[in-house]
Amino acid sequence: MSKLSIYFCGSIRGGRNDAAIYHEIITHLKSFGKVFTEHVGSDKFNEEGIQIDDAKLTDKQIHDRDMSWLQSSDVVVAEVTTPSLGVGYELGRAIEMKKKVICLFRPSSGKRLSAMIEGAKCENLFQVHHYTEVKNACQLLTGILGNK
Ligand SMILES: O=c1[nH]c(=O)n([C@H]2C[C@H](O)[C@@H](COP(=O)(O)O)O2)cc1CO
Repeated sequence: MSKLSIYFCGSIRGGRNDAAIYHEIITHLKSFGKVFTEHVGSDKFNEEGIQIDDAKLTDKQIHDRDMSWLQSSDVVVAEVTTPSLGVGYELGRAIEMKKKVICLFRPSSGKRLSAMIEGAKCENLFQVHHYTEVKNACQLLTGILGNK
């Protein structure tokens, strides 16, 4: 199995309610290769609510770094339960770059996933999976990425 370059998307400024879930998914993803955006699962934030690893960067530097990581990635995994403009933007750009995208959504949150994500499903290239427990989401990722 070759090592993958993985771009993980999860809400930052959109709200950090699911940060522990991102962390668990990222930890699992690391068994398949490199995760560029490990900081998305970090619990290190400064007093202004800015993610510590990115606090010294301008918004332009964050955007340009992330777009270059996205371009270099083999696969994009997004936890989309907490709505985030940044994640929506990343997914749109990933589609444009013809990346394989796997979206994970928890209906038990009571939220309804945007039609622009649910409706973007396109066979293997843009997948949207509903899950309950994080361990099920991780099993699903193993099934998809394990034999890549
Ligand atoms: O500090 C940051 N660092 C960073 O890498 N991002 C990227 C990665 C996340 O998948 C996504 C989150 O977007 P948002 O902050 O709009 O929720 O944007 C976003 C921010 C803050 O917008």
